[in-house]
Amino acid sequence: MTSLISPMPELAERIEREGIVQGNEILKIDHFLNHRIEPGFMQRMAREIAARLRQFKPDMILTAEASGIAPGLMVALELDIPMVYGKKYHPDVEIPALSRKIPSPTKGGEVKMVVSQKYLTSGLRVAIVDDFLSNGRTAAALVDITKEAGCTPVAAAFLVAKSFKQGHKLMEAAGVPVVTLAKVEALVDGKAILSKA
Ligand SMILES: O=P(O)(O)OC[C@H]1O[C@H](OP(=O)(O)OP(=O)(O)O)[C@H](O)[C@@H]1O
Repeated sequence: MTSLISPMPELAERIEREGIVQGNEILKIDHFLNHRIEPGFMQRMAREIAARLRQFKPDMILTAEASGIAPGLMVALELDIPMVYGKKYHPDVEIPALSRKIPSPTKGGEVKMVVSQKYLTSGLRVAIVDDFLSNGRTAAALVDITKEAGCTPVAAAFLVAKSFKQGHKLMEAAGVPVVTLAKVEALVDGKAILSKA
């Protein structure tokens, strides 16, 4: 049986073959993950995520704009459940809703991520989906928002997870199982080193 973190061969091979590694921190695969998107490939990844999430019986997918929307929507379609995304505002905007301030890894600075209370009705089982797990601040904010709304974060799924960053630990501390299709253990000498198991 496929584990929650078994690599998806097609994704792992493309990361190894096509990923552009900058220093020890940055892996660029935006030509198929989150800038240019290949619908068929995104659908295959979403099917794999959905197959792993089904056992958690989620009622809703929660993601974050912008790059989480494509995978989040396609996973929600596979599971035939709604998707809600956290909207990002300038940190000073005052909004009467569930919100957390988070850093934006790709854009720099901070944003306020907001989810309307009316879409997170108490008691829902929520699966978080995003393109990348890095330091985990985005996913941790989504977990916090979910709990504050009286819902249960049942799992957090990522197409790609950088296991050398803090995100895994944050999810573990929050007691939320992690699902991923590619675990990047390190970025060394221009290459992405992927976990094989
Ligand atoms: O685990 P973390 O350290 O939080 O990093 C992961 C987040 O970083 C990116 O979002 P970002 O805000 O950079 O870009 P986006 O607005 O294009 O989604 C990505 O889409 C994840 O949401």
